[in-house]
Amino acid sequence: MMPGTPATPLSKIRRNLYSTPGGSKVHEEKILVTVRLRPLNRREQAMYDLIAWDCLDEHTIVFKNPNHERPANPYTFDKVFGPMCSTQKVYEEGAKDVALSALTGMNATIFAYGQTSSGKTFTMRGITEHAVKDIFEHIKNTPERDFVLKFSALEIYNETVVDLLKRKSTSLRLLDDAEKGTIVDKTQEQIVQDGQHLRQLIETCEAQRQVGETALNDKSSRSHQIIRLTIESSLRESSGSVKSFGASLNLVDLAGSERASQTNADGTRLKEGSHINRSLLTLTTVIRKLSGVKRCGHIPYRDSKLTRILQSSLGGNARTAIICTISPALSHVEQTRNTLSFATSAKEVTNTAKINMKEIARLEAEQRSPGPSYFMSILEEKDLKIKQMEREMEELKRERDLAQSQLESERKVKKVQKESNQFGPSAQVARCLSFPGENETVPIHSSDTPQSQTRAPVQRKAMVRRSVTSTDPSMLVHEIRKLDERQRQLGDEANRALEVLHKEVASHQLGNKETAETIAKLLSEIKDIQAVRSIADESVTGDGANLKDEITRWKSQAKDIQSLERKLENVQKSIDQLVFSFTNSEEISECKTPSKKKKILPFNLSNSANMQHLIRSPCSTLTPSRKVMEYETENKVPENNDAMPSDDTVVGRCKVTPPKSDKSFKEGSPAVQHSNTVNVKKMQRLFKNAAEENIRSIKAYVTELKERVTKLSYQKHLLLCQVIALEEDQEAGVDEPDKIDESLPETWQLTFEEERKEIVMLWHLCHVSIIHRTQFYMLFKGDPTDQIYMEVELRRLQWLERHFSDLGNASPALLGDEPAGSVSASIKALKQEREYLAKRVSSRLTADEREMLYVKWEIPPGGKQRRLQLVNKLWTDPHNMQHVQESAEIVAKLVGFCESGEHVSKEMFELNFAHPSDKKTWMGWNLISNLLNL
Ligand SMILES: Nc1ncnc2c1ncn2[C@@H]1O[C@H](COP(=O)(O)OP(=O)(O)OP(=O)(O)O)[C@@H](O)[C@H]1O
Repeated sequence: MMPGTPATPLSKIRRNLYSTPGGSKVHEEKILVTVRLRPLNRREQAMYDLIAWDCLDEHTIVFKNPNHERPANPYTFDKVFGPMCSTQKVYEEGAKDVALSALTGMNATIFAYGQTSSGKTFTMRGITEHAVKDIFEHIKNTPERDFVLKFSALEIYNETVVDLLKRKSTSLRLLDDAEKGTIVDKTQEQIVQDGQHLRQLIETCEAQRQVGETALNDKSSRSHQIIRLTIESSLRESSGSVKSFGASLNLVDLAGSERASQTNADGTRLKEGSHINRSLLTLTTVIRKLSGVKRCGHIPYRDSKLTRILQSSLGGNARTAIICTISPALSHVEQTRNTLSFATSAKEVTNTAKINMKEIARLEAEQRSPGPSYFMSILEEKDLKIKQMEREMEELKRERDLAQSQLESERKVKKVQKESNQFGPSAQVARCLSFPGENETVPIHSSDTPQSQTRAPVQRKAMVRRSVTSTDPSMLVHEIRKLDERQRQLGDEANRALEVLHKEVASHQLGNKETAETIAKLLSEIKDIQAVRSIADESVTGDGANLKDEITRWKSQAKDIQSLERKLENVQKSIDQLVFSFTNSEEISECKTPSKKKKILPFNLSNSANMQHLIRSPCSTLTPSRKVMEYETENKVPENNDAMPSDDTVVGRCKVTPPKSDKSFKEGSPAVQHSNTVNVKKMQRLFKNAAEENIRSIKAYVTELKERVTKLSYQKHLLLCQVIALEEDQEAGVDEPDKIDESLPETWQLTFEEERKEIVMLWHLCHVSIIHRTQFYMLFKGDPTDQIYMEVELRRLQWLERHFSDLGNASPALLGDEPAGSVSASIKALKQEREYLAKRVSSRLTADEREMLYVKWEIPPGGKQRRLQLVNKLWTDPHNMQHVQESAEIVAKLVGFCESGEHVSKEMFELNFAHPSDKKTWMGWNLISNLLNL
């Protein structure tokens, strides 16, 4: 049994037919698709071919299964014409309506599509004849209009366009016109006098057309023929204002759609076949693409002459009817199936025809003598207006409801504020989001009275919860502003540091050519940072801005922050390069002496102090205080600063050090030369050491700036989470705090488990630091007071996941080896963190513990980098909570974190980042001369 194409119920084929002439200005409708089944021809009869198709009704055709197996699926179309059906009926029901649209100013196209000998030419001749008759009939019956009818005819043969009106036509070029689309250059057009004249012209063209004999058709049309009637009409002067239409009617008789092999083609026929098929293949592709559920992607109109010329008829400004002709013979069943499949696609294509008015005076003209279409259009306009007003009313209602719910939630917030007196939600928000030290009015646990301590967990939970869900918008605006200020400060500090670096290095002419280049690069980066900052400055709105404006502005600034981060990253790279160039110059000079020198600048990544800076996933929880200590050690200014010689003296000495003016040196006395060489070397080393000191200092400083920018950006993310929550709650009018209080603790444990699973999954998807995961996992075990931490963590992770997905337009987990932007930064940071932890395996675990773990985690004995292999396996299976638990235990051991919360307290998860002023800020560049200790 052969499979059939599933039928489309007729009810699903949306048709929008309308009587001719008239209709609305823009008309969206599907292509009218009909099928005509011809009788068996003599050849087929002679071969005792069987009839393979049955017309079930006026719309349905089905394959008659000769083996009487399972019935095949029927095909449904706008109309199916059986073998006994007259061409007149085919015209009336399958072409007339579309064809006569051209009289009302709409482009129209009638196609005949089918395999050779299926009856295309036979059908199109009849259609053309009837259409011509009707057109002239209409002209005769419409005396108030002037009609101009022009005739032209083209043939596409072997992908060459020729003019059928010219006896010896050369190939015509296709040109693109902005208004008309593709036009055929220099086509001859004849003004048609009357019906008789038109028939003559058609005959002339038919005679000109490429016809040949194929195995299936003695007079097979070997080309695509397009007869084009251009109809222009205008109202006569006596009727007042002028209304002018212009439209074309294309009558297209395509060449046979069969495969070349089926026509026993060789030589010329084969060449024709390939060209014919190119046009038909493109036509099929175009139709298939246009019929897709979503009409998107590239439609290859330009791939063939046929589709270029008929572009507007295929999904464009035209009404189109396709008559698919088929043979009933069983021997042609495959071709017939192909044709029906094409027809099935074609019926899904939608065109948007419009009346091509040359002068828009229609309304005035029709107002004087209004016809039915005038009233129709007035009604349509009214309908539109009513719909618009309904929409506006809906919008107003929505706004009113929103305002009411906002008012309601404001009232509730005020009520809660009164009740909890000292712990107002605004204060809580400030505490949640701000740097310690800024909100001294907010008491911290240690200062609570015993009474308040017993009350504290519940109150605190409710308040923190409220801070996330029911916040005064003006408070959030204030917080956003504060974060902006931090961003600006960071920008300023970065600039200051870099400018001084530039001046200092330039004035002392340190380093070689690469150094100079690096400095130049740094300078341009400074400019970039300034540019970023000035953009941010420009976008700051006035104090009166509302929350929505702030959010919009902040969202637009997200790029600035990223950009600032990138700049700082570049600056760090440049500094590394600078350090490298110093090291190189040092090595070169050292090479001259046989003694082996150790490398001086320990800035490589394996340096454990610097390693700390690299663990900087947004969720990194390395405590600022620890880092500050490291920076302090690194940036320590030499204690004997005060005892150093004054600038002038040293600079003076520096200036005299290069012995250019020293005559004895020039003369090259060996003794003097030796002593000077020693001095120069010593001086060089001192310079270098001093420069290193400063570069080390600025490097650490830039690293810190980067961290601060990252945290700043993270704080903003959290703020956004709060804003989203606020908006959601306002929209829903949910009284969250009360609901939560009531629901606890019965449902909390369940919720906790669920949330924890989700958090673990999101950690995995967002490549969050495994130290952070461990600390969080170990600290929050389901205590009711953990609720807020869980929710904040969940919200921030959800935000991050969405953000990553937006960046890569895919889930971060799916980004694979080529992740984008911050996803890649997180993956990199995680990788570095695993390397860092691997190094701690030996020192933190005993040999026995290690061996046990290797066995348990299936690390092969004698394998390379077993420690790293082990760490790489940790936190990799978010679905397995046992795995999660065990991973957490190992990481906790490696970082020296135990459940009691050594180094870590729950409060740190509230994002209380240290205030910049608490941190070691860059104390300014130490003049190299100050650091010289001669
Ligand atoms: N519906 C029909 N009723 C009677 N005869 C028909 C019908 N359709 C086609 N024929 C006859 O079948 C023969 C082939 O028809 P026609 O030339 O129109 O086929 P075609 O599809 O144009 O083929 P080609 O692609 O090779 O040009 C002609 O002799 C024609 O008269």
